[in-house]
Amino acid sequence: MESEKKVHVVLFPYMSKGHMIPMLQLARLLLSHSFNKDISVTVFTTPLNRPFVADSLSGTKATIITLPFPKNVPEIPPGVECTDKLPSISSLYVPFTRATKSMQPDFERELTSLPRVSFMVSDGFLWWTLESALKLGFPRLVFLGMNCMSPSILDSVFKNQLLSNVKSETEAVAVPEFPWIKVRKCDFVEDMFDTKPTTDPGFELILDQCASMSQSQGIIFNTFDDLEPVFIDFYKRTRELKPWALGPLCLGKHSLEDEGAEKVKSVWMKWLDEKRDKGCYVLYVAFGSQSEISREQVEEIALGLEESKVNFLWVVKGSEIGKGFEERVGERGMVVKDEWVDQRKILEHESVRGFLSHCGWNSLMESICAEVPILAFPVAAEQPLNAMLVVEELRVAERVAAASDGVVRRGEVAEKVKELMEGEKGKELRRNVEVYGKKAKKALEEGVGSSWKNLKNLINEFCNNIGT
Ligand SMILES: O=c1ccn([C@@H]2O[C@H](COP(=O)(O)OP(=O)(O)O[C@H]3O[C@H](CO)[C@@H](O)[C@H](O)[C@H]3O)[C@@H](O)[C@H]2O)c(=O)[nH]1
Repeated sequence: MESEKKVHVVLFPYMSKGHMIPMLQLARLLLSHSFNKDISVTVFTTPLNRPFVADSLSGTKATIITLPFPKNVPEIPPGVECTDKLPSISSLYVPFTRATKSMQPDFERELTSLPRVSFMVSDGFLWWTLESALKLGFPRLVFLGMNCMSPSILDSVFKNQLLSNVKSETEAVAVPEFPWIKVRKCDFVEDMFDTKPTTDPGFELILDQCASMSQSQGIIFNTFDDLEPVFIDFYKRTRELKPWALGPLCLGKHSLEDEGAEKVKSVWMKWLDEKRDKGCYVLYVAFGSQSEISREQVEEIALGLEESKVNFLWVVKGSEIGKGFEERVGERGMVVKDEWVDQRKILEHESVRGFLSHCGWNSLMESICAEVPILAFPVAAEQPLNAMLVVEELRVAERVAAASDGVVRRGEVAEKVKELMEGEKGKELRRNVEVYGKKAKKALEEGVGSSWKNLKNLINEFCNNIGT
C-alpha cells in the first residue's frame, strides 16, 4: 500500500491562537521541506477553530480533522472552543484544558481510520494525547511553542524551590545551573514556587502535563541553534527528553495569499504606507492574542505613548482606552480595536522601527526575524523569562520597569519608547537584532540551515531514514 511508505505526521495544537499559530507553521514547514513528496500531515482541531486552521493552511495538502469540543463543561460558556474567547483566561484555563480530555475517544477513533502514523506532535497542554500515542503505537513529540531557555529556568526554579523562602518580590536569586541569570518572585505566576497540595487543580494539571511530557519521545522548540546555544546544549546534556530546535517557525513559507496578488489593504497597512512615504518611523504596540491587562495599566500605556510623541500603531484586544485619547494623538497614532491583524506583515513593514511587546514567544520571534528591536513589557505566563532572554542574553530589547505596585507608569513608558525609537540604546539594539535576524533566516536555509537539518534528522529518526 502506497500510504505505508509515506511519512505521516499528526499534529494536534492546543486551542489558543498563540499555540495554534506556531504548530500550523510547523505543518507548513513539514510540507515545504524538500522531503515533501513523502510527507503527509493531518491536523486535529475543533469545529469552531477549523476556519482559522484552514485559513492558515490554505494552499497546502494538509488534512484537517475536526473533533467535537466537549459540551456542557461547567464554567465554560457554550460556543467557546478557543482560549481567546474565554471571559477570563487566568481563571478558566484549568477547566478549559481539563475538558479537552473528553475528546480522547473521538481522537482515537479517528486515528485508527488514518494511514499509519509515523509520529505525532501534540501540544504539551494536551497531556492525554500521549496515552493515545502509546495505545496506538506511535511516537509522540511534545510542543510548547516556547524557546529553550524559559522552560529550563522554570524547571530549575520549581525543582530547587528557589524562591520559596524569599519574601521580597524583587530580591534577585541566582539560578544554580546558569548563575549569571537572576530570577525574582515578581517574574513568576503567583505561587508557582510554593509547594502545593497535590489536590490543587492547577498544580494537578501541571503535574499531569509534566509527566506526559517526560514520557514523550522528544520536545520541539521554536528556536534555532545560534539563538540560544547555551540552553539548547544544556537541555541536550541534562535531559532524557531530546530537544529539537526547528525554528523560527514563522519563517516557514507564508500562506498562498501572502505570496499571490495583494488583497484589499487594511486601513492600518495603508496608514503605515503613508508614514513610510512621509519618512516617519512607527512603533508597533501589541500584547498578543489574548492578554488581560488592567484598565489602569492600559491608561498608563496610552498616556505614555501620548507623552513620547512617537508615531505608533496599537493593536488592542478587549480593553477600553480612556476618552479623548485618539483625538489628542491625532495623525500620530492609530488604534486598531479587537481586530485580527497580520502581525508579521506589520513587523516587516519598512516604517516599523520598534515593537512594544508583551513578550509572547511568537511575537518575539517575529520581531527578531523582521529585525525590529523590542521594548519588553511582559504581562503573564513565561513572558518575563522570554523578556530576560531578549534583554539580557540577546541584547535585542530594553525592558520597562514596573513601580512597586506592579504598574508601569506613563513616564517610564514614554522614556523607554523614546530611547528605543530615537536614542543611542535603540541604535545598539537595532544593530544586534539585525545580526540575529540574519542568523534566523540562515537557520531555515534549505540544505544548510541548522533548523532545516534538525528537521531532516528528526524525520529520519522517526521514519526509518526515508528520504536520505
Ligand atoms: O491580531 C493579531 C494578534 C496576534 N497575532 C499573532 O498571534 C500570535 C500571538 O502569539 P504570542 O505573541 O506568543 O502571544 P500569546 O497569544 O499571548 O501567546 C501565548 O502562547 C505563547 C507561546 O506558547 C506564549 O509565549 C505566551 O506567553 C502565551 O500568552 C503571534 O503569532 C501574532 O503574530 C496576529 O497575527 N494578529
